[in-house]
This record gives sequence, C-alpha cells and structure tokens, in this order.
Amino acid sequence: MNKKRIALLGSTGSIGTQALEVIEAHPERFAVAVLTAENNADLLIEQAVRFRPQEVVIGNEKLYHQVYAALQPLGIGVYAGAPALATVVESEGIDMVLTALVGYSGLLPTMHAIRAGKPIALANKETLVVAGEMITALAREHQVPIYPVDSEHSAIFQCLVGEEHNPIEKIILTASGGPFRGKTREYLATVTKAQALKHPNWSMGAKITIDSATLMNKGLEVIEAKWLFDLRPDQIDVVVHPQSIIHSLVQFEDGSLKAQLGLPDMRLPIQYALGYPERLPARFPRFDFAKYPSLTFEEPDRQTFRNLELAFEALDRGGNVPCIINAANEVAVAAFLRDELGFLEIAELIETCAAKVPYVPSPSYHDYVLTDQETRRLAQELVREKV
Ligand SMILES: NC(=O)C1=CN([C@@H]2O[C@H](COP(=O)(O)OP(=O)(O)OC[C@H]3O[C@@H](n4cnc5c(N)ncnc54)[C@H](OP(=O)(O)O)[C@@H]3O)[C@@H](O)[C@H]2O)C=CC1
Ligand SMILES: CC(=O)[C@@H](O)[C@H](O)COP(=O)(O)O
Ligand SMILES: [Mn+2]
Repeated sequence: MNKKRIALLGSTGSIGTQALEVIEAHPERFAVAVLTAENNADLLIEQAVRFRPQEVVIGNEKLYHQVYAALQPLGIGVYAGAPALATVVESEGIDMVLTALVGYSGLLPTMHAIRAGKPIALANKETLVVAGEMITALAREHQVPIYPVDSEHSAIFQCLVGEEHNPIEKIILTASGGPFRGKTREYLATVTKAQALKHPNWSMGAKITIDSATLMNKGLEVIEAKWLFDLRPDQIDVVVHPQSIIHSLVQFEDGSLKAQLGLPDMRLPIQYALGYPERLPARFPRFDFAKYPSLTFEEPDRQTFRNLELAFEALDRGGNVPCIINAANEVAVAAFLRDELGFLEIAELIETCAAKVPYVPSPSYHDYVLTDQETRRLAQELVREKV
C-alpha cells in the first residue's frame, strides 16, 4: 500500500507533535512530506532530521539561515515566511494537509491546499470561524474533503458514519467548563494567566487553553460545527460535561442520541482524520468505567462566560462578524497572556469590536483580510487604552 504523504502545518505545536507520534507509530501507512513552524527552529530541525520531509517552512524569516544550514545538507528544501507557508502545500508529493497552525494564520494555506485538491485534516478551527462559508464552498467546488481533528467535531463525524441518509435533528457539543467552571464574575475579575492555563483535562497550546477558560473555545466550535455539518444555529447545543469523556453527541429525527466516548487524548481524533475511513490499531490508554463512576452534565453559564453568547450572536449575524470576534479574541488573549488585560476584559474587548467594526453581509476573501486587519487595529488600540 502506498504511504499517505502528510504536510503537517504547525508541527512544533501541541497537535503537531502528537500528529508526529501517530505518524511514527504507523510507518507503513504515513510519511511526512512537509513540516512547518513559526519560531521554534530548534524543534523543527530536530523533527526534520528524524522524519526527513521534502520541504520545511520556518515562518519567522530571521531564523531561515539557521534552518537552512542544518537541513540543506540533508537535501531538504528550506523556505521561510508566510507566502512560502501558503504555497508549500501545493506540491505534488503531498496527499493530505493537516492544518495545526494556531489562529487566522491557518486561513490562507488552507485555501491554497483546497485549490490544489489536497484533502484537509482540520485542527485549525479558526479557519472555519473566520471564513466558513467561503472555505466550505471552495472545498465543494474542488471536491476536497475536510476531516475534522477537533475532538468534538471528530466525535460528531464518527457518529455520522453510516447515517448519510438520516437528517440530523441537532448536535450537542460537550464543554469541560474549563478551570473556572462554577465561578462568579467577582472571582473571575482577579484570576491570573497561571490559573487560566491549567485546563482540567487537556494539555494544549496556550491560546486554545485560554479560549477554553473563557468558553470562547466552545463558541468557536459552535461556528466550526455549523460549517462542517451544514447546520442551522438552533440545531447546535452546548452542554457542560466536566469529565471530557463524552466528546459530543448527535440527535437524529427519531430522538436517538449517538455519542463518541474515550479518554481525553487528541492522538485518537488526529489518527482518525489521517486514516479515515479506517480505524488503525493504537495502544492509546483505554477508558475504564470503574474509574469514572459518574459522568455529569450541566447548563453552560452564558452570562458569566459571555464569550459563548457572543459567538452565538456572531453566528446569527453572519457575514464578517465571526471574523471580527476571532481577530478581537486573538488580540485579547495575547494581551491577557502578556498580563495587559484582565480575564473579564477579554469578552468586553470582543463585544466592543463586534459593535464597532463595519458589518459586511457577504464577504469576499479581500473583505476578510480587511476585517481582520481593521479589528486587530481597533483591538490593539483598546488594549493600549487599558494599560
Ligand atoms: N492542542 C489541542 O489539543 C487542540 C488544538 N486545536 C486547534 O489546533 C490548532 C493548533 O493548536 P495547538 O497545537 O494547541 O497550538 P500550539 O500553539 O501548540 O501550536 C501552534 C503551531 O503553529 C505554529 N504557529 C504559531 N503561530 C503561527 C503563525 N502566525 N504562522 C504560522 N505558524 C504559526 C507554531 O509554531 P512555533 O512552535 O514555532 O511557535 C506551532 O507549530 C488551533 O487552531 C487549536 O484551536 C483543536 C483541538 C484540540
Ligand atoms: C481537545 C479539544 O478538542 C479542545 O477543543 C477541548 O475540547 C477543549 O476543552 P473545552 O471543552 O474546555 O473547551
Ligand atoms: Mn475541541
């Protein structure tokens, strides 16, 4: 059997490194065609020496010479900068592109990959949040499948296998509730980044970990689900499930619910997306019911964790509003991580941006670029006013 050659965008991150574990465990099935990083040149070099891709891209151009000096003698093509990241996915020697970049940076490479006809394994949810309508239309036009990697969306995707002719009544996305589940606004006003970075169940990159703490991660996932599964907003529910064992559920028109369960381990959804439609053998730790005597559920507190409400509102308004809240959130989270913004101010900043940045009902790619730029400018101004 031919090996599937994977372009792994964001190989030095949480998803990227776990994807390499999956690939390494199945050398007969997968090979690495491309690796990319933004700043972590040392790890990129180490990965490239081990996995021998055809090409690597280092986003930060200042690090080009370091990476070139290490990898060019091995016959590996070395490129730098965002334009190279966007075009490297077009190469003939690529069978699938795994987008594990963080934030808006995932959008352009994904567009190039789809236009080049490459199947997408999508971890970078922000791509669908920013431009879900455009990306899904492009994927349909080029007949390119998008396989979800995000654990909730992988769960739903797995529940839908064999149900192609059965309409979905609704989906239920599970949320851990994050480290501040049950806390009041008074408490949240004083929390630190160290507290917010302690996710109860998952070890992930800093940006998504803060998003989980504010519930923006669930808001982004609501929008991601809308585009992946072609749903109306009223077909998407969120339930807090603090144990993160049920990864999400689908309810069909007969009332039956299907769920996918397992220990919180991203290697499973990554492997499922890379290997679809096969379930490849894996030695990931198995779930033991005896160790989880109670799986519990509660309503999300959308007033205290306002970001979830803002994401539903963005989905209802449509157009460029999800792009606005994404850009504002990226700026706000980065400022929170620099101790320049309080936890509750993240949602305040997003709400202000959503009210002030001009609305575009049917955005083109150019409109998304302008919206992202304009929102970042306004959001940075708002951060400066706070400091
Ligand atoms: N981690 C998880 O368990 C999950 C993550 N996701 C989603 O997957 C995506 C990746 O998350 P995660 O792995 O946690 O993130 P990380 O921060 O751990 O990794 C991000 C990766 O992208 C690279 N990168 C960062 N900024 C840029 C940029 N501007 N341009 C190009 N590359 C960049 C980083 O390079 P460098 O290391 O050099 O900085 C790194 O390789 C996110 O969209 C997240 O929401 C979804 C579900 C679960
Ligand atoms: C692993 C994964 O998919 C994350 O998106 C995770 O779901 C975050 O947990 P929260 O439910 O706390 O947002
Ligand atoms: Mn998720």
